Amino acid sequence: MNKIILALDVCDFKKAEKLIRETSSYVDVYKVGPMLFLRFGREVVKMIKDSGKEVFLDLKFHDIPATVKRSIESAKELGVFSLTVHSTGGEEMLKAATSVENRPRIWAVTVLTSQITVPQEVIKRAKLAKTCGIDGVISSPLEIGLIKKECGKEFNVVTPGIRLAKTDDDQKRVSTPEAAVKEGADFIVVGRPILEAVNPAEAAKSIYGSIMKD
Ligand SMILES: O=C(O)c1cc(=O)[nH]c(=O)n1[C@@H]1O[C@H](COP(=O)(O)O)[C@@H](O)[C@H]1O
Repeated sequence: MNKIILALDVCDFKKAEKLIRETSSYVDVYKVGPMLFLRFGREVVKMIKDSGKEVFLDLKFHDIPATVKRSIESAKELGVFSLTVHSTGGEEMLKAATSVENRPRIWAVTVLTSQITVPQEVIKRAKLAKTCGIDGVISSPLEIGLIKKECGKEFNVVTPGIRLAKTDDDQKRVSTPEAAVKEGADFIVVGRPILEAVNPAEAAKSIYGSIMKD
């Protein structure tokens, strides 16, 4: 499976459809977050799956264990490939999440890439997630190597905060696609570098080319 996850951070169904058409040669997994899901829910998940692609449902669950467990059961019914929880929900919540049988892949957010932190905090949360049976973490490109070293190769590291050049926006811990993949990222989550490009298809193609070099 291709390592690029395109974040469909748009509020328009037709725009999402167009982005998938334009980037489908370079992207296998599309991320649906609250802005799209709250408007189009099942309809958008079905559209992506009907295009032969996988859905990463990024609703970042963070609640009491029973509620998170039932939310994941609902996500499973949708047939999504992966979903997110917050690692700060704690051990009991993470274990409730992973207790769902035949569930989608669960990735735990360590520390948001818009926040500044120390690597030790990220590792602490990644290790807790792993102990609870979580499949991997969402982490900045700066901690990939350390997480792989501490949690093992099989533990997924999914990396947003991908930038092609220095930008002045909300992302604080960033890196290029090449560097993130070289460090060992299983997936890179890319939004604005593709969504806001003059030609999204060209941007996706260029990122794809840059990470397929090695
Ligand atoms: O869970 C995420 O996907 C996520 C976690 C995180 O720490 N940082 C982060 O940026 N993301 C998501 O990754 C995407 C990054 O988008 P861009 O900054 O536009 O490339 C957005 O959809 C964010 O919601």
